[in-house]
Amino acid sequence: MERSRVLLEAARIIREQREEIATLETINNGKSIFEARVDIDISWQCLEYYAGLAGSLAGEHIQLPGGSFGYTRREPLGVCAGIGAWNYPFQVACWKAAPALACGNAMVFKPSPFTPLTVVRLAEIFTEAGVPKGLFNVVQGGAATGQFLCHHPDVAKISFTGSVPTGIKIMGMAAKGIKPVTLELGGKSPLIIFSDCALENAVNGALMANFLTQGEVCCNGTRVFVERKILDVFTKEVVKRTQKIKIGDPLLEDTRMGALINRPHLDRVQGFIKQAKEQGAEVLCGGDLYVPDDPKLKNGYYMQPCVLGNCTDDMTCVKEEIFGPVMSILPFDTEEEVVERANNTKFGLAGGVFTRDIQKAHRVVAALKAGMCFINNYNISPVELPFGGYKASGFGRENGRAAMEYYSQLKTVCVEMGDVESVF
Ligand SMILES: NC(=O)c1ccc[n+]([C@@H]2O[C@H](COP(=O)([O-])OP(=O)(O)OC[C@H]3O[C@@H](n4cnc5c(N)ncnc54)[C@H](O)[C@@H]3O)[C@@H](O)[C@H]2O)c1
Ligand SMILES: O=CCc1c[nH]cn1
Repeated sequence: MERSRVLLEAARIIREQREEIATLETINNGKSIFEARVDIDISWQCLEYYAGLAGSLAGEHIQLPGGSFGYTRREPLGVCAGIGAWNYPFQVACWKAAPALACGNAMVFKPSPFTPLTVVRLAEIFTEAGVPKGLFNVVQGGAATGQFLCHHPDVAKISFTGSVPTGIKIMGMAAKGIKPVTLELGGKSPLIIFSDCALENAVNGALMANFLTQGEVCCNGTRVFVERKILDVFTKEVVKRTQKIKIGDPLLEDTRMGALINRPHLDRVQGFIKQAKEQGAEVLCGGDLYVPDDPKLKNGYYMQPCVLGNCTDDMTCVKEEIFGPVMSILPFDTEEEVVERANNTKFGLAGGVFTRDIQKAHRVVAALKAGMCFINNYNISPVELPFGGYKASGFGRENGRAAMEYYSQLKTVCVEMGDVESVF
């Protein structure tokens, strides 16, 4: 309950400073202030949620023959290292810190060197809220700092959010120290639009699945499978809406798409579009750099959100995570076919389905090999729901009750009430 009170106080401070933290996050990452506010809201909700769970940590009593019994204790792991990606800097830190602290651990958090700012603010807030000195710590740096944390003998657990190649290295380092890991990695998730969907919702869902945070979202539904009967009408509407997305200064109220994280990443995203064209995809809209009118912003890393048509499953843009505002549209004819194609990927982070047929919706999500599935919506993040991947998208879960399992360990105590019977 003491931990709970501190987390609630931290959540209150975040709520109170929402505007300031959101502005800092926009400067940190380049996402629109509109979205940064949502990120901050999800962050304080996460702290409140784990504040609620902190007092519920409990083991169980197990009766044994002859009056003997056993019980289990759920204990903290110790010092947990959190290593974060740059797309949701404050939120990723909260998703890791809240369950870690609720379970009684300490955390050393390393943000991405591209977004060093807001997690420092989080550390200040924790201190102000009453988190004891040294319990939540921030270290800045890149790969070398991350490696140091992973190898450090006092680090008991590593929770990593980032790319698959780095995740493989993290798992290797953790293996050397026999440390548990949570890996929240990349994806290439399918979004399946059946012809019996509510079209406007499906179009909204496809935009939400692709263009939040400049498309730099791990669980994005970038492979948009559309039943052929509605391909033209759906595509036309998606293109029309995509062209209307307001790009530019992320601190302006009406901006909905800000700047990508850095020049090399922008070049990489553009490279995927160039390659898609070479492989036969058709750019239905966007894909070019965007130069805002404001001369201060003319060297910013802006691009027009892109919709690709005429895509096939073997194209690089359909197989690889682009992590930018690029949607690939793929027609399909039958449920059986689309499920097989949707699952034909090394990733398994998320998936979505739009249909009015409730049986079909549940049948399809049950068949999807993905950790986070949406029916008739996409990319909403209620903190009550566990989040994490299948296959190369990682393992372990953040959010929900499930995360408590990943920040605690179970001790079993066996209690003898009779005499010891020796076999010797
Ligand atoms: N599943 C999720 O919840 C989730 C959420 C956000 C982002 N992501 C994924 O993150 C990727 C984009 O983020 P990124 O470019 O920051 O990823 P990244 O793997 O390059 O870096 C992530 C973090 O790991 C650190 N790092 C890099 N090399 C390291 C090493 N050898 N040892 C230890 N730490 C190291 C970085 O400094 C950074 O803090 C995408 O693939 C995206 O899908 C996943
Ligand atoms: O980027 C992937 C989803 C997410 C949102 N916040 C943390 N992870």
